[in-house]
Amino acid sequence: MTLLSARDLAIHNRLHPTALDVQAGELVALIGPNGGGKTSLLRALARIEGASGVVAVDGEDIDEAPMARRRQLLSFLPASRDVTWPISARDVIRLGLDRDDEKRIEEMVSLFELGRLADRPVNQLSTGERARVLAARALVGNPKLLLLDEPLSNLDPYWVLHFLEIFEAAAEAGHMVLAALHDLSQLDRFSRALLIADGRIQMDETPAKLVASERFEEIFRISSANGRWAIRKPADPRSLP
Ligand SMILES: Nc1ncnc2c1ncn2[C@@H]1O[C@H](COP(=O)(O)OP(=O)(O)OP(=O)(O)O)[C@@H](O)[C@H]1O
Repeated sequence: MTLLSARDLAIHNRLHPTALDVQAGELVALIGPNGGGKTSLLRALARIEGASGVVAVDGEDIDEAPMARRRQLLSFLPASRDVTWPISARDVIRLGLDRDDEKRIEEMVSLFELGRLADRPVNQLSTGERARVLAARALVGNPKLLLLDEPLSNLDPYWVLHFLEIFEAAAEAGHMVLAALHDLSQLDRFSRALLIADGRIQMDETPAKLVASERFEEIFRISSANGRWAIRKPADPRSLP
C-alpha cells in the first residue's frame, strides 16, 4: 500500500522536481555525496521550507493538514544535535506530542534507556545522549512517516544497532522510515536505497544492487577492491588518446 506519495517536489537551485512513492513497511536509506540533496529532500518532504509540489501521507495532503494531524502523519529528525534550551530531556520528548500523554513519554524514556537522564537539562547531555532524546521526540507521536536526517551519527555501536531495531520495528508495524546515512556499513539493514546527487534521485534500488553498480562508484568517486573501499583515482590525462 502506497503511504507516501510526493509529486513535483522542488527547491529552487537545490532539488530538481522529484516524485517519490513509499509503501507501508518500507525502510528506505537515502545516501549520496556531501551537498547531494539528502537534507533538502527530507526538508521538502517535511514541508519545513518553501518547497513546491505536493506531499500526501496516507492520502492526506500535508499542506492541508492542521498541525496536530501533521504530527500524526510525519515527523522530522534534523541532523543537528544542538539543543540550546535548558529544559529537561523528558520535556523535549513531550514537544513531539500535541496533548499530554505521560504513559507514552515513559515508553520512550524506557525504549531509549533515558531513565537516569530524563530529568537532566538536555543541553547538559552528551551528543549521543541528546541524539537518543531527539529520536525519542521524533517517535513519540507514532507518526506514519519518519524522516530522519543522519539518525545514526554520534551513536556508539550498541546504539546504532538499537536504533536500527527500533526502525525495523516501526516498519514492521506498517510505518515508513526514510533515513539519510553516510555510514554505508549499515545499508544492508534497509529494504530500499535512494542515491541522490546534484539535487536529483539518481538511483532507486535494493542496497545490494545499488552498491554493486558502476554508477554508485562514479557518483561517490570510490571503488571497491579486496573488500575495502578506496578513492577512485582520476584518469591519467597522459593515458588519453
Ligand atoms: N539554505 C540553503 N540555501 C541555499 N543553498 C543551500 C541551503 N542549504 C543547502 N544548500 C545547498 O543545497 C545543496 C544540497 O544540500 P543538502 O544539505 O541538501 O545536501 P546533503 O546531501 O544533505 O549534504 P551533506 O551530506 O553534506 O549533509 C548543496 O549544494 C548546498 O550547498
